[in-house]
Amino acid sequence: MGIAILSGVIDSLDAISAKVSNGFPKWESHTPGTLTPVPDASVPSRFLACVSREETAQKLRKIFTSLGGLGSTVEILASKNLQAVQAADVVILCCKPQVTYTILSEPGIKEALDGKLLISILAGITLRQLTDWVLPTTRVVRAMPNTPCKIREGMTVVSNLVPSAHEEMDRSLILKIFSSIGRCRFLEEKHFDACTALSGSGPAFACIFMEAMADGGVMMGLPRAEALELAAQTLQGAARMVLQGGAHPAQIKDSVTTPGGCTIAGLLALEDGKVRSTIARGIQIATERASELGQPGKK
Ligand SMILES: NC(=O)C1=CN([C@@H]2O[C@H](COP(=O)(O)OP(=O)(O)OC[C@H]3O[C@@H](n4cnc5c(N)ncnc54)[C@H](OP(=O)(O)O)[C@@H]3O)[C@@H](O)[C@H]2O)C=CC1
Ligand SMILES: O=C(O)[C@@H]1CCC=N1
Repeated sequence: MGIAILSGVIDSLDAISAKVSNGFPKWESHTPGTLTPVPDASVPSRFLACVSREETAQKLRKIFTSLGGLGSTVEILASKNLQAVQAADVVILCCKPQVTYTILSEPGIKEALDGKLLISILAGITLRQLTDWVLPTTRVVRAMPNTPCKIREGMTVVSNLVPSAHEEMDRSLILKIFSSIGRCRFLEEKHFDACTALSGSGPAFACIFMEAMADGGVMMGLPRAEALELAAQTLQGAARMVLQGGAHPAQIKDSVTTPGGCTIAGLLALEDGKVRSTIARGIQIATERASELGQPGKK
């Protein structure tokens, strides 16, 4: 998920940089034969990504180098969390919920986070837990993004900010990061487990539906690649009619459904299979599981 966020942010910054310089990114040479982007004070210019294993670090170096632009400037550090947190202004925590405490209790980390903004994308770990593990001067927020952030089509929910002298600056920074990689909205923390299930896990649920639609097409003789293209573009089109066109899903469904036609025949077969309650219960169960993640006594 860290890769999705960082590559989306980098893609967005590279796009801005290209626009600012009339179609060509601005580059400068520090050492002979090497070009690096000209720094712009209004946007983040240095990125440090931490992992635990050198093997993962090598994989990430390949990924970010292949992105080009700012991607080639990302520094990947293995087992050097303290060094990275000390150098950072903003820290995005993207580890598994179960290792959060281990990381935050590494010697020096608390002090290194002093006065900084800590954004946690971890499912299940509450603000109460996080604030207990850092100094009172660290500003902690929760964010729940999803994998489409990678292509800047993400949905991120951020917990409401606590009133403070930094509130407006933090809000603007958070919006800058997460709006650059999709939609971003603030909500009360009590909704986080549901958001984790609906939009965090949602790409997996949507893809099950997409795959099943394509399978149906294949069953009826369509070639696999075309069936998948039809299913994906149809879901994207319907989603855009809701998000951009302001239509209600029921309105879209009704407008497709010709009396006595094939759509109603298909809809009734889906309803016989309890499609709606099955999908809604999936979100319910995922929400319940999200609330257990990172909690004492739960795996
Ligand atoms: N996947 C998703 O769609 C979403 C995930 N999330 C949340 O994001 C978090 C990460 O999930 P996901 O990306 O799937 O998990 P991954 O296992 O893919 O990534 C976890 C990363 O944490 C690193 N890590 C583990 N231990 C340490 C450590 N001690 N110090 C530094 N880095 C460490 C790992 O590095 P290494 O491999 O070297 O150990 C790895 O790069 C979870 O908390 C999840 O709840 C939130 C929204 C959506
Ligand atoms: O499955 C998980 O636990 C994470 C959280 C949301 C999406 N993936």
